Amino acid sequence: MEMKKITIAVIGVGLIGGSIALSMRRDPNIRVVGYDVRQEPLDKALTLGVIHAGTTDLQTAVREANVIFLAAPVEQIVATLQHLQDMELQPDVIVTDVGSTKAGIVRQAVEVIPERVTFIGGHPMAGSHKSGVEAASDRLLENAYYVLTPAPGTPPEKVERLTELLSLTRAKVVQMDADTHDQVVGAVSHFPHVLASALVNLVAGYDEENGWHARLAAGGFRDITRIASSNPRMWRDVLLQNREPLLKIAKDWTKALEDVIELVEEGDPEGIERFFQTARDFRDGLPERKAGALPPLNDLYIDIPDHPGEIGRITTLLGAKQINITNLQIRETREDIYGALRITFHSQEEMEKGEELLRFFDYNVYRRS
Ligand SMILES: NC(=O)c1ccc[n+]([C@@H]2O[C@H](COP(=O)([O-])OP(=O)(O)OC[C@H]3O[C@@H](n4cnc5c(N)ncnc54)[C@H](O)[C@@H]3O)[C@@H](O)[C@H]2O)c1
Ligand SMILES: O=C(O)C(=O)C[C@]1(C(=O)O)C=C[C@@H](O)C=C1
Repeated sequence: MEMKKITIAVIGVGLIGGSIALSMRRDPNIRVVGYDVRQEPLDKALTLGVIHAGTTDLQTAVREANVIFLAAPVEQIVATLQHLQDMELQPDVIVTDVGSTKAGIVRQAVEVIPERVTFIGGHPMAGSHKSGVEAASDRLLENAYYVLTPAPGTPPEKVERLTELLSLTRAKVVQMDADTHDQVVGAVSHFPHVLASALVNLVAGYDEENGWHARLAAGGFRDITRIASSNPRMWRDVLLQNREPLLKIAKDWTKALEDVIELVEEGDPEGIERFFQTARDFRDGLPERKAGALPPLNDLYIDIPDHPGEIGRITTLLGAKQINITNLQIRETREDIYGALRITFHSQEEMEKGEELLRFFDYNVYRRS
């Protein structure tokens, strides 16, 4: 990275925006400004040390930015591109996004983004069923593929600059065209989310008739349906943005299911075993993503009013209940009257007790999971 100070704007400070922000903060020459339509994620992000400054005014967030990451749900990324066309921006700004779909976003960017602005579509292939900035981590994208979809006319030096910046996420940057991305990711990510939710809804219906379904749902059901706990609003937008590839995959899926049904109807043991064997061979051959092992965090982040005695009050409360702490740190990134206190507890159990106690005394307490 060059030594020059740069400003990054993150538009949508949730799971992915927060994780990008945390990765960018690895470089002390980078200042991260967060924008969100809601104040709450900005407050949390400041408390958690995810951003240096936060605003609910888009123009304020983007004015100084050298790179803008659009990290809202995909329909909102499309809408934001529209707003950006009327905004005051840095002359060499790069606008990129992290949306799970690409063709519609890239098309919108070509239509509305002024020529002086470079737009490069992006999608990190890592995430979680959790949402919100509390779940953000500077290691979320580590070793994951990060797809960039530059349009044919995009200046290569800008793609290079963004790629260099993204090295802070420790993801592996690759390039492909937006349509190929939507086809492939439709099959390996979007459609599996549809299937997981459809299966859960099916079983939920059975469970109304017979409550043993939920109780007996063990490893298999839980493994295949974890992603049904994902953010419904995000996935609504993904399906609306990637309709054509998904409808084609759904047709292929219907055919694949019919083939299995036929094997079962015919009572064909070899065919059924071959079906499972073929799937197992491909599944077992998937390249492993060696995600960094995340040590358990016993940290709580607390908003504290900036007046003397506040830290003493908190440590007295914890001490009175024999809750052991191993570290205290004041984070000085906040730009308003509140400070952010990070407390590291001796154990997970003590952290949970501390959390309950401080909430009881009306403190705003957050965890970074
Ligand atoms: N969750 C994943 O696993 C994953 C992985 C890769 C990419 N993505 C993509 O990342 C984007 C964000 O997903 P997430 O999981 O971080 O969601 P999230 O719900 O954790 O965060 C989204 C944030 O965007 C904010 N927001 C909503 N509308 C906005 C607007 N118009 N302008 C600015 N902010 C707005 C919300 O208030 C929220 O804080 C989506 O486009 C999603 O497709 C998600
Ligand atoms: O791990 C999960 O929970 C995810 O759903 C992550 C996942 C995926 O399907 O793999 C979800 C959406 C993305 O855009 C990229 C990654």
